[in-house]
Amino acid sequence: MLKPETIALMPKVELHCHLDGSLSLTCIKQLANNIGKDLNMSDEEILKHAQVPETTQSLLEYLERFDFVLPLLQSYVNLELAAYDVARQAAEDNVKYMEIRFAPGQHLEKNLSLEEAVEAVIAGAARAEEDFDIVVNILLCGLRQVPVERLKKLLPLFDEIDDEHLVGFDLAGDEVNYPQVKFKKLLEKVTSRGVQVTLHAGECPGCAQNIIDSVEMGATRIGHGIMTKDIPEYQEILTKLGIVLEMAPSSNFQTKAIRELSEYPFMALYKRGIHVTINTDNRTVSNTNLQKEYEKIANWYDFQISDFERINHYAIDGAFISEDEKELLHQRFSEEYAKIEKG
Ligand SMILES: O=c1[nH]cnc2c1ncn2[C@H]1C[C@H](O)[C@@H](CO)O1
Ligand SMILES: [Zn+2]
Repeated sequence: MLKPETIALMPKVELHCHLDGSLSLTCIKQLANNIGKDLNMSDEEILKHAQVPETTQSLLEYLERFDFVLPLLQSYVNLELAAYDVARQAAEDNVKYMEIRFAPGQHLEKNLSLEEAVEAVIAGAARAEEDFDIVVNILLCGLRQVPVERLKKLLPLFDEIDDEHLVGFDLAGDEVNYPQVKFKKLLEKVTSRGVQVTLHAGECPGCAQNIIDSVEMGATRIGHGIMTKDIPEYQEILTKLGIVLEMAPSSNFQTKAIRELSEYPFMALYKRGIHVTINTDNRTVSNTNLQKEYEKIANWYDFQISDFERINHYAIDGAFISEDEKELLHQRFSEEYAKIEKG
């Protein structure tokens, strides 16, 4: 069994991490302070509000936890700080490349425009790149439960914001009631702009169809994709196309996508050659970090250093960066994993 110290040494790529679900306790308190809000709670109480309880029964209950922090994320300064905070935590996990995602439409309750919200998050990511050994890019989420007409307003941002950190689009939120097909036209508009796409899909019972619909609509990566577990035809397609699955063990159990370890398809999909990756999804809501997620996988499956190296190369291949950037990361990871193997 791999030791936690060995896992800590491994360089990592994290493709699936939500800004609003991943704020540290210190950051939450700082954000409240900045807007003159007295949370009037002990640290334990804050965490109780921000984290999912064990009794959570569904994806929709899991998503309710975001209501607590969103009122704190309504200013440029706070969004900048939040992005910096998430990247800092990832750097502590030895993440060298990450993509942080958020839904700009959720941050307009005060005076921010969509554009300013995105610029703030980019600024925080850029500041973290200065301070830590990490590259941080940003994905914009459209929330499924929001009318498509409103989601369309996100599209011009990809032209208006001329910044290399803005690299892709995602659909998040209520997958139970809003199937992927509903967004076909929207996604055509996204992909026709040359924007890269990863979509949350197959995260709840009965949602498997969304996985294949996502691939047909141009997604090269799938958020979670758990429900492919019972469908060999889908697995074959994902393998053939090299689609990356962004899996998040803690979150996948908390949303009740999975109830027993024996149902969790990570290892079976890995053995089939599907490009699985390990992510936190939401560090705070899920009460985790990438170290803990790697430890779970190491313990459950006796995953070895070479296995972790392989899935990190999968993640690099799926990252929304240039071929040159991928090559540099591949080289760096190969070298660093070789050193760890040697001990
Ligand atoms: O695991 C998830 N599935 C679907 N939607 C999610 C998940 N985690 C976070 N979200 C939603 C809630 C957040 O407010 C939003 C943007 O980060 O994305
Ligand atoms: Zn997610």
